[in-house]
Amino acid sequence: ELFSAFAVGASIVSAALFQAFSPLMCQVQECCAPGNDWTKPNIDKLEESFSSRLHGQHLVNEVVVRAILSHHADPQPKKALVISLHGDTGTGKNFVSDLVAEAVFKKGQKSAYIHKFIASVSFPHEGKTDVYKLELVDAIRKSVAACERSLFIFDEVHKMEPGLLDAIKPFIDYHTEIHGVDYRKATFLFLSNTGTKEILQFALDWWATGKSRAAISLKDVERLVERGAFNEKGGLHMSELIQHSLVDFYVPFLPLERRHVELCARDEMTSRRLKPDPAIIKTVADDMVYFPSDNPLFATKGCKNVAQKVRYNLVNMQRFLH
Ligand SMILES: Nc1ncnc2c1ncn2[C@@H]1O[C@H](COP(=O)(O)OP(=O)(O)OP(=O)(O)O)[C@@H](O)[C@H]1O
Repeated sequence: ELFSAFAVGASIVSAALFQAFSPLMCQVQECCAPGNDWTKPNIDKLEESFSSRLHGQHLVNEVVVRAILSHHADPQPKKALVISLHGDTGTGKNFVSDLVAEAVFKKGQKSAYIHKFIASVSFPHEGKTDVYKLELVDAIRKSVAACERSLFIFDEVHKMEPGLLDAIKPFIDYHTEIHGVDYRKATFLFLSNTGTKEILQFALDWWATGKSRAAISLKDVERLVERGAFNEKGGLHMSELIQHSLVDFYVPFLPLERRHVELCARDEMTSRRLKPDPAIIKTVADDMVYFPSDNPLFATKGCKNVAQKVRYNLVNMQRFLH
């Protein structure tokens, strides 16, 4: 009895201490108290990183930056923000989720309030969907209870069992709260390759008209992507999230051209504090494969592997110089 009285007393004292010192703690350690700047978007950083580091994706730039800023600026959003990113490999979907994480959370990708689920790693076994659903619901509930501004990133959505994502529908619906937790300030990013066929065909047709890439508007492609996400096999296939219009934005990633690959190669050098070397940039761009074969416009792997190719060429050049 003495022990339990002591335990109760200790927990009251520690709660009081936490209350008293939490503003101080928040100065040195990540926390999510209102008014803190650990989970407040750095607007300049968000705008700057999207406009200078993300290449060839003007639609993404427009939609994602505005969506994040307006959701965070709203003290009482009506629902959680849900953005579905679609496109071919290496066009920047993961890169964009990294840029968001870095600009919204002071600790960037190391924030305790960011959770990334990669289908092939987090949900690898077919037939275990029911278990995964429970785990997913639990992880989201815990994170949002700790921080309303939690960010959830789902990569490889096309590899998820259809139905798995429906488990999170209540969290992104228009509910004020569920069992005392309000999910409406959270953000969900879905990354997938569905809709790629439609985006590629659209980009080729657009190119054939001779109009500039920058003139493509979201309206031109958004519906195509939404239809692809709903009809193709994968996590959003026939999903309730789409049927109930709970996805706020479908964002298409356009295929990258040679000039974008060159910019990625340039960035890789500047990020290493090196002066961009035109010869290396050309070698890397020459080394990529472009399609369609009769009119090689787009890089088959986007900017994927560009960093490795730049590194390889730098090492080779140093060897040659010594
Ligand atoms: N549009 C882009 N602008 C600048 N860099 C890019 C872009 N797309 C890709 N990159 C570079 O290529 C790397 C790989 O791209 P990323 O992982 O974002 O591709 P992805 O679209 O997520 O592909 P996957 O579908 O295979 O997962 C990024 O880390 C980034 O350095």
